[in-house]
Amino acid sequence: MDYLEGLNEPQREAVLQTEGPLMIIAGAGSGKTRVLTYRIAHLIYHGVDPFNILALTFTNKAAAEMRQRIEKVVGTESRNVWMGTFHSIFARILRIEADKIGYSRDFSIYDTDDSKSLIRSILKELSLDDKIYRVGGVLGRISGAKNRLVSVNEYLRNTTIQADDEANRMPEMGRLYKIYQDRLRKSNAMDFDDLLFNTNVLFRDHVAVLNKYQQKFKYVMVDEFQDTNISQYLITRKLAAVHQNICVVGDDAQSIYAFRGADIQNILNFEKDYPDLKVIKLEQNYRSTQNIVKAANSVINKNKAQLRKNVWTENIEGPLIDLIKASSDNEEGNLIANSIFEEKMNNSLRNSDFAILYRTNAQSRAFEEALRRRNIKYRIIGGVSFYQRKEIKDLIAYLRFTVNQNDEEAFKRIINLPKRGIGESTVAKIVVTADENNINLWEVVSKVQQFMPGRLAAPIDNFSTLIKSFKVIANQKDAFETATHVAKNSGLLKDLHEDKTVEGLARYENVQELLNAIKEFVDNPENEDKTLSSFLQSVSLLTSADDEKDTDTDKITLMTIHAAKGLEFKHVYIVGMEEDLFPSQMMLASRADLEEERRLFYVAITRAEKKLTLAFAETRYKFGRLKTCEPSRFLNEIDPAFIRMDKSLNGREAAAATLVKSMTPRKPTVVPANLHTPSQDFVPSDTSQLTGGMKVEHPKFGFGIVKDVEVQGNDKKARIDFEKVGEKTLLLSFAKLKIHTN
Ligand SMILES: Nc1ncnc2c1ncn2[C@@H]1O[C@H](COP(=O)(O)OP(=O)(O)OP(=O)(O)O)[C@@H](O)[C@H]1O
Ligand SMILES: [Mg+2]
Repeated sequence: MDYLEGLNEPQREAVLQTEGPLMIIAGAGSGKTRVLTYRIAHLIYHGVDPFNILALTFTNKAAAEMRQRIEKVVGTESRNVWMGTFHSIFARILRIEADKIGYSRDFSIYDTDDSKSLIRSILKELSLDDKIYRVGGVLGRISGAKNRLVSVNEYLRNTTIQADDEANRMPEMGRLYKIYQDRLRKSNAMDFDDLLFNTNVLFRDHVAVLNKYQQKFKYVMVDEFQDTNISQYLITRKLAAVHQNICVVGDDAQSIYAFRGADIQNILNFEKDYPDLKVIKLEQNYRSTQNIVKAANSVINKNKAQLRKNVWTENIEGPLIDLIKASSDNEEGNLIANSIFEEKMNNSLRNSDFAILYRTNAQSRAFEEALRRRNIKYRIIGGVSFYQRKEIKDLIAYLRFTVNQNDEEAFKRIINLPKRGIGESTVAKIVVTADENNINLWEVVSKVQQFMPGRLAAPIDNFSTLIKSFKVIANQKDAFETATHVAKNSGLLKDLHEDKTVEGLARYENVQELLNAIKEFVDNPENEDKTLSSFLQSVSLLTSADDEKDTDTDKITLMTIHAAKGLEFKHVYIVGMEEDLFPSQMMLASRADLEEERRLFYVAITRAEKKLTLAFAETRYKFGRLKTCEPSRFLNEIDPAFIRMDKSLNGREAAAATLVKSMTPRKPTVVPANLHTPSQDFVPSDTSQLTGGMKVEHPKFGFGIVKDVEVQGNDKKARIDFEKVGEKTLLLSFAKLKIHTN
């Protein structure tokens, strides 16, 4: 039992305490996740069938990592543990039991875009003012209701909710919720919240089903317990009710999802729900240096609402926390990129040892540009993720519709893609016809002649024939063969192939990349079910932290702090340390909000193992306007003993505030751009301010004049008239352009 040697005394106790309810509430980096991992390995090692173990993690990636570690101890049996996020585990159960709650097992999972698009359609059909009924607001209220397990009927009956809707000038909210739910059901689709809501319904109304899973899951474990919401909590409690072998681990100081309904109360309830509960504390941090641990403690101690813990470490003291002041957001990008470059060279580190953490996804741009200019590889987690790209969503919509022909959102996306001459009004008519006649969408589509004049019906008829042919393939072939067939025969690939612009090419490659991913899925021995339907389910449940579509692992990670939960990196840069950005302007309304924001800062600090650097900019572009920024109050909350002092100040006495104000911006170190490109004289410029009329140079296309620049999603595209090759449209995040001022 070698594995027990890598544990300290309380950790070992937690691993060996396999029977009965157990709660570990402990500080960051104290080995909570490690305990869960070893605990599962220990159970299997002692003969527990992996099929009887349920482990709920925060991301699929965390689950995959745990699985790998367990595999090292017990071998491939680890694959049989039911391990994954709440959403993925419950989607799996719902797929098996779908018929019990009136769904078919091929149900679609709507992402937020699908949900919003559906709400938009409904608002239009009901002629409701979308300035009052804002799509995001409506979805937020529906989501909030579901997370509190308030069904449509309960919602419609509840006078408090109605009064609240009135107060928000949205008296039709209840009706919207009802129609939204009806439409999802008719589409044989669930949104993310439904996965939890429906699991609760399933277990509530079908005792035999509940019983089956209660018997099955002899051991239940939950990581990041502080971020579970009430519906997740209730499901876990029900599942563990028979065997009572439930172990939860978490840290109240890292609770950062209250805005999404997570409830710290669950930790307190836990003690009430399980009178025999054993509580184990872990206080030794193994992740970070003393300076980082102490700095983190000094910050979190400012929170009034927290369970006091004494986190300490035997690790070395380590370097002090560095503070970088930049004059602008672009300079912030450059200074950080330079700092990473220096650290890398001086300490022979790898790219993967670094992470840049920010409060909002929009901040990534300056860092991307600076890193790209220096040829330092990076990957962005979240943001406009791979699976959110248009071409990927298009193909996925085709695949979804092939599997489930009642998926209204997939239908709307593909019915006129590539163009078949089917207008928006025709599409709306099909949806409304299905609704009014109370029949399924597919019934209208496949018998369209009955509902529409021949002229309108013909192209829809062709479409339904096409889908039927896809369905035949899907029933015979695996996910990869089906997807390849669909990509080719839908006309999507052809459309992209004909687009010879740089971004057209990138889109074509993205689709190829998706097909590669499906191939990988099919070839992976862990996936028993190789059908398209099974692949689609796995894809719809990727969380933002899972989004990693390439095999090259030696890259700097850029992500939001929320996505960084549970992870660790040797060097961490927390950027954008400015008032109104971090803490976020939206989180300044109440003490509770501010404390959540401070916990977020605590999470960020505690990701660092060896060195932490904080950065802020004095000016920043916001909504197209240059804004002056003030350093974040959080900077003043770190005990100054752990921050590197400017030489002009004398040690401890200098308050961090003075420190921040008196610092002179650092001179950027000169780092050769494009170290690996042969043409040393071509240095791409910062194109964030590119506008029409400017003269630019492209390494391949030569000189050109910018015609115009247009925002496209998170990116911008520029139309450029090149002297040699004529007009090209280039995405600025891809294009290497040098701006010529003369
Ligand atoms: N007893 C130990 N001996 C050596 N290393 C350990 C020990 N316990 C934990 N570690 C290491 O410390 C680091 C932090 O552990 P882990 O990620 O499990 O902490 P955590 O409590 O889950 O942190 P977080 O709160 O951030 O999720 C990991 O690299 C882990 O391998
Ligand atoms: Mg952890």
